[in-house]
Amino acid sequence: MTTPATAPAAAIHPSILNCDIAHLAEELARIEGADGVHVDVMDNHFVPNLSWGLPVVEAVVAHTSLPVDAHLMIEDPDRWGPAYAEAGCQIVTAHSEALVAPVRLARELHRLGAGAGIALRPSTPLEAVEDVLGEFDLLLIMTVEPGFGGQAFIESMLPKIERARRLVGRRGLELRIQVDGGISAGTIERAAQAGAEVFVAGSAVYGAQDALAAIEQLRALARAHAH
Ligand SMILES: O=C(CO)[C@H](O)[C@H](O)COP(=O)(O)O
Ligand SMILES: [Co+2]
Repeated sequence: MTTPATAPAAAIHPSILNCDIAHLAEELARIEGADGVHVDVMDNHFVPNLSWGLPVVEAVVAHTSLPVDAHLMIEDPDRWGPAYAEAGCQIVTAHSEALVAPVRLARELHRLGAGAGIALRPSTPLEAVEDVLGEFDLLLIMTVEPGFGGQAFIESMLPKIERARRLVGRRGLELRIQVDGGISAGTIERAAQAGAEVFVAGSAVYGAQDALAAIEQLRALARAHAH
């Protein structure tokens, strides 16, 4: 995976959750120029919604030149996570609330050549993952309740992002902070200011007439407020 030293300070990863899935290849072509593609896998158990699984993720990998970032909102990510690395995802992120053996999964993902991410629901405190962060490449701080696109950014997550940024600095961790949910031109500056570096944006990109222009605008706003 891209190392923090070479990764852009403000990376935009459009989420394809609400794209036109019947025209997946064309929808992926619209975002060539982003820094990655965020693919939301939902199982209707960990979250009350069902999206897609491995076959669709394999199709995404096959039809984009961008790094694929898989966000697993599923039960038993310990079991299913490695298959997403084998499918060619650059980074596989599992929810801390569902993980049984986070360190083991992170090491397995690394062995398979992928980066490892760990995600927090809005109600899960940073302390829940503090001890294992050294094993991970990405910390995903959810800024909406996982399950659906198009929700409003939860402002009260900003102090959590700030604390995560301070923790990363204090411990000298090689860990990027990703935010996901409600990221738009109206919210990205505050998330960047708080210390996020990788921004997932679904509606703000796919809801725009010109997806690339939306990506560029988001990136410029994030860069202007980057740490
Ligand atoms: O993980 C997610 C939902 O659980 C999605 O990545 C997220 O909601 C993106 O959509 P939007 O930018 O519209 O909020
Ligand atoms: Co997501």
